[in-house]
Amino acid sequence: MLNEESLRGVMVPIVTPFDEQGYLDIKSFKRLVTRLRNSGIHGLVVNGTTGESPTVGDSELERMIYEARIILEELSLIVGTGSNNTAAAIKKTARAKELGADAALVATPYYNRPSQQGIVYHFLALAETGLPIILYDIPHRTAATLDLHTVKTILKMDHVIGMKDSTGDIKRLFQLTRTQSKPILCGEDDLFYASLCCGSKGGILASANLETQQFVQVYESFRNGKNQEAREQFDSLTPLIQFLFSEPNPAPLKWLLAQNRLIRSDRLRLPMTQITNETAQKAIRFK
Ligand SMILES: O=C(O)C1=N[C@H](C(=O)O)C[C@H](O)C1
Repeated sequence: MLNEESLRGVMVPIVTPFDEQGYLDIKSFKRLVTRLRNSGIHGLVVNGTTGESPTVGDSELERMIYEARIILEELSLIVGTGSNNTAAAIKKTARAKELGADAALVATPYYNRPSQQGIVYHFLALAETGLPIILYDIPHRTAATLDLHTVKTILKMDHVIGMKDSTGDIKRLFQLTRTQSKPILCGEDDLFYASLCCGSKGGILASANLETQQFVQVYESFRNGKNQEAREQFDSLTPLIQFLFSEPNPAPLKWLLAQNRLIRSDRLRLPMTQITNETAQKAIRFK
């Protein structure tokens, strides 16, 4: 299982491939997991935002955890188990643990807009699952804003091993890395290098589904004190990152993965839609 010392490096939130009819394409999933495992990543995230978690069914998720666990062997497996229903989050997290997950990535409860105290209780309640928890702060998707005090309160909980910061607020990230002993991970791809400079311990980065080794190199160069090299490696990735977030993630990512024959189809489940022809035209250079 993961802990606050081992939670670091480049972790990839894998896409959930669907076939043309919209069914889970487990063959593509297994192939992609194998490719990522062989690319030097430090961990894999199944059922993240990039994995289209809102439209993945329980049995589909169980199948993906089961298959990923086998392929990854000792490599860390993190599963997205967030919900705006605390009881459902507990159930999902406990099931992920049974199937061999090393930690759960739990987004703050969305839509019902709980109080700061309610959010604290939500994370406290997850202790009973026995699985290490990573707090996932992504306010532009959840519409749940975490006060700094709330973040610090949650990070103090024994079962919470760290945090993924997708606020895009580098000042806040810097404040957290300076005051908190638990790892803060970057969840905003275009800030990955900057976050390392500010003390993050790595990132959970959708873009690293592609050019995986290059993202790992940025992390390794930085860790080895080769800052200039890390910066240059990261700079060469920024046009790709910009393209991948030019429409809602993971639509551009699925399109490029399909174009590169890494998955069989760029199909998403509604309400997510495939990229427009105009966006596809801009992406020809990445093929
Ligand atoms: O799935 C994830 O984890 C990520 N999702 C973010 C998003 O889609 O908003 C982006 C980040 O790269 C990781």
